[in-house]
Amino acid sequence: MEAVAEPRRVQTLVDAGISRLPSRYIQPLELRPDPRRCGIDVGGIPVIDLSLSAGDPVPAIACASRDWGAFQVVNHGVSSRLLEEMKSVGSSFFSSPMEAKLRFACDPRSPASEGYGSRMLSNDDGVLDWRDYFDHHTLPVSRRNPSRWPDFPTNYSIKDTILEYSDGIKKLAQTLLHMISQSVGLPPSYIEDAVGEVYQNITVSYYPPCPQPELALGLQSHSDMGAITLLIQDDVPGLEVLKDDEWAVVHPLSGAIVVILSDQTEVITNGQYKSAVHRAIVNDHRPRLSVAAFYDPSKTRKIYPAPQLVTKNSPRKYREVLYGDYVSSWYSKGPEGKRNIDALLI
Ligand SMILES: O=C(O)CCC(=O)C(=O)O
Ligand SMILES: [Fe+2]
Repeated sequence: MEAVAEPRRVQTLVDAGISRLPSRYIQPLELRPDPRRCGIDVGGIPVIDLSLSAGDPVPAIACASRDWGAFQVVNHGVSSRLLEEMKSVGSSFFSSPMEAKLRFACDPRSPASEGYGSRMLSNDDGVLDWRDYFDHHTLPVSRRNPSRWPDFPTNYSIKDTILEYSDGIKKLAQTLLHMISQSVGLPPSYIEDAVGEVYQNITVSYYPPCPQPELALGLQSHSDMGAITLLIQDDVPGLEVLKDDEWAVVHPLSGAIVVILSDQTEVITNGQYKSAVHRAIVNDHRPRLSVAAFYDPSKTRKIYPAPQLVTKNSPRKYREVLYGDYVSSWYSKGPEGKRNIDALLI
């Protein structure tokens, strides 16, 4: 076996048949998942029906955004066929031979580089996540280079699926941002306009079974840095959202899409809505797969609280930030909870 200190794919460790968790993956006591809570249903994030016959979803979105910063949507207009196909192409990549996957390795020295990787931070000497991923740069179209995306298996086209998914999920993200803007009394297109041209990344995360899941995290606690994240997961639980200092499981719900409010939406709404702190836990018997589509501003965009939401009773809470500076700071400090957005507090 290679030395464990080398950056490597988590799947390689599992394929080598390790029975104890290597030290680089052992979380400090206070960050480990609480074994007493395993299997206890503490209730989940709200589920909101977007079908016309269900009535106006905006009031429910307002409550969920204020209380949780996250919710699930059903009858959202993205076909179940496309959701299943997206998970299926993601899963077929991770079940391909390591040698084939490594042809698409990301650049380990640059943060958020496209391709197959394992580490969130490029120069991180902290505890590692029990996760491998494939990150696709999908929007704007000028960033798209499908030759960097896998071309196997050949029985269906991964590239066509990603392109269709990118388009469908972008439209849904915009619809949701309209509803979120309306729900705080802003014009529907306010957050979309404030974000400007959308930068979309689609990340497929794969969490192999872990020999000592009670000591590890699939993905450490963080809030997402952009405007909004839309996530789908397979039927293996693992995603958790922090609410009132308790971790709540986001129950897998067939056909649903998980909506996670991210840091720039918190800034634009002047803190009326908080970005959701979330993490992924792992288990020792089943791999888990999720697909996250991030809807982010361009690095040259300045983000600041909507002036309409700054009043005498609700003074301005955040400094203006150039999104590119926010991203650099996030990658240099690491995510750890919400310390990045807290640094913008006035
Ligand atoms: O796998 C999950 O459920 C969470 C993924 C996530 O939070 C992320 O990629 O930012
Ligand atoms: Fe996330």
